[in-house]
Amino acid sequence: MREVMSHLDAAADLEQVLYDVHREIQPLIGQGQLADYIPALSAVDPQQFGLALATTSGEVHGIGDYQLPFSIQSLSKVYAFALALAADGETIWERVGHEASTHPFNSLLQLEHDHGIPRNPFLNAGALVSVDRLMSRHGSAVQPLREFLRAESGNHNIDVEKSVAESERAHCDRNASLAHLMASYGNLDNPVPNVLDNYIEQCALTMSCHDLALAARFLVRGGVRADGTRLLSTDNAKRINATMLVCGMYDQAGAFAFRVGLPAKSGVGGGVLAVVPNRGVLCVWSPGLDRSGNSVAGVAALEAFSLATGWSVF
Ligand SMILES: NC(=O)CC[C@H](N)C(=O)O
Repeated sequence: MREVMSHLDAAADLEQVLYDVHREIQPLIGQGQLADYIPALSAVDPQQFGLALATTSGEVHGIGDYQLPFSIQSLSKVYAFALALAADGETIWERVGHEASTHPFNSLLQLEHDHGIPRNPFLNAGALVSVDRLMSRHGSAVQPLREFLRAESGNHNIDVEKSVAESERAHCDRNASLAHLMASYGNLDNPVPNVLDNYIEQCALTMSCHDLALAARFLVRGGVRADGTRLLSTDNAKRINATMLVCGMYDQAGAFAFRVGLPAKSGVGGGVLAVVPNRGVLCVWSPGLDRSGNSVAGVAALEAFSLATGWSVF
């Protein structure tokens, strides 16, 4: 394994690994279920697969549909939380925790038990906190988030897919319940309908693996943005990575750490972001999901990549 690792900085070797990974997981593409609780997401072709690696220096290697935009859904939670943490600093931890949850990402049970303080920023309730904090600072959450994603990826066409937002808006009773419950505990400052609207729009942003991986490089650059300015302190960048490791794959976080061993975050559009410290960010996409809402082929690809390269935090 060490030997493989030491040779891997050569671009040609990385391309070969991506090619081998794609071939290896081919039988899994199309397996799993589409996220039909948001009808627009169930209209997507399940046979799609893309994998990109953006290195710390900004080179991008990719395979398959890695330049095709898809619905980022909960991947948005990583970037939105980073912006909220950058704005609020330590005080944000009074409103949201950093503990794992064994409950599904949209569960109400734990939230009631914890008096309206979500366990972590990657559950839907936790993401509503980030949205609320950004709205209090900027009047909008989705706008500063979109600006950030455009700047970090260099793609100024990144935008909200209105049909996906409409589709989620028509089926958002559960997220509305989460928001109202938090509001009843005083953990939202802005009106619930506005918070929900911003949340739904940020989930409906459409991006490719290429752009998502580029835009998350601040997590492997100790909090430093693409233009060299600092978004987060090194400590806070580390804390986001740690929170991803423990909470990013929901109730499968333990299984994912066992199989892959990288901080990661999934979304029900089928995307998974994974951070490889000091090396780069991987983003994989394939729409078929397992029962926890994680991409079946995506997780398998990250496992195959990590086994082939030895890249992991362990
Ligand atoms: N895990 C996810 O990607 C969930 C995001 C989705 N928009 C929801 O609120 O249910």
